[in-house]
Amino acid sequence: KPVAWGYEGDIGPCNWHKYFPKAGGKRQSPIDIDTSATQYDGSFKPLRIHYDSHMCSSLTNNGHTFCMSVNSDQCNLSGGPLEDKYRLLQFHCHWGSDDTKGSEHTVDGHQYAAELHLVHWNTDKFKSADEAIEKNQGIAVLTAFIKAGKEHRGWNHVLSHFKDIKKVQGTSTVNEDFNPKCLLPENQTDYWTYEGSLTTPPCHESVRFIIFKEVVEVSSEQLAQFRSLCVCSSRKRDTGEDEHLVDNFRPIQPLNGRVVKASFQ
Ligand SMILES: O=C1NC(=O)[C@@H](c2ccccc2)S1
Ligand SMILES: [Zn+2]
Repeated sequence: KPVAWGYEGDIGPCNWHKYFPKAGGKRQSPIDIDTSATQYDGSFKPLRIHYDSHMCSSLTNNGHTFCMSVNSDQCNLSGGPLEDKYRLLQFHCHWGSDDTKGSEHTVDGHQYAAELHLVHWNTDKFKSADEAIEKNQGIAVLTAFIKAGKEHRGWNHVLSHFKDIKKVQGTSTVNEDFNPKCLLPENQTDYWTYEGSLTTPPCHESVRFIIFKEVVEVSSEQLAQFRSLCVCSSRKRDTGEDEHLVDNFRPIQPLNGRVVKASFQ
C-alpha cells in the first residue's frame, strides 16, 4: 500500500524522510540559487529542445498537482549540460495559496508565484522512465519560474481542460495541436543548472535541473485556476468541504557544497 504524503501536517515535507529515506540525502531539491555564488561554465553546448505538436496526451489531477503526460517519442531534449538524449515524460507545476509564494526553487531568496517542470528521462542510458527515475543522470527537468502579470494564451490550452480534472484522479485527453515549448521563456540560452533530486517522495537523487533565468508571466486569474484543483485530504472527511490544492511546493534544501553552474556570465 503506497505511503500517503502531502505538503502539510504529519505527512508534510518535514516527515517525508521517515518513510522516504532519500528525502534526507545530500543532494536534495529544491534549493535557493545564490546568484553571487554561481559559476559560469563556458563549455555548455546550446540546449536542443525539440518537441512536436502532434502528440496526444492526457491531463490528470494526481492529488499533488496537475500532470500532462506526454507519450510522444518525438519530444526530446539534449545539449547544454546534458551528455545524453532525454525524452519528455510529463509536465506539471508547483504553486502557492497566493501570488507571493509557490515556486520550489528561489533566486537570492525570492520565491515566485509558481514553477513549471518539464520532466524528461534519459533514453540513452535507460530502458524506461521508471528505471531512469531512480538512477543518477536518469532525469532532466526543464524549469521556468512563473509570476503574475499579463495573460499567457498558451496556458489556456491546458487550463481549458481543468474543469475535467477538478477532482483527484480526474483525467482528460488532450488531442489538440499543442506544443509545450510555448510555455517556456523566449530566452532559452540563459539558465542555471545543478544536480539534485525529485522534489516529491521518493526524492530519488536522479535529477539534473536546468532553470531558465527569464521568468514567464501568466495572469492572476490563470494562477487562480491552478488553485481551483481539489486535493483529497483528511479535512474533507471531517468538514465535508473540498480541500483545494495549494502550497504544493517543497521547502528549499541544504546545498551541501554543491555548485550551481550558469550558462551565462
Ligand atoms: O521536479 C520534480 N517535480 C516533481 O513533482 C518530481 C517528480 C516525481 C515523480 C515523477 C516526476 C516528477 S521531480
Ligand atoms: Zn515538479
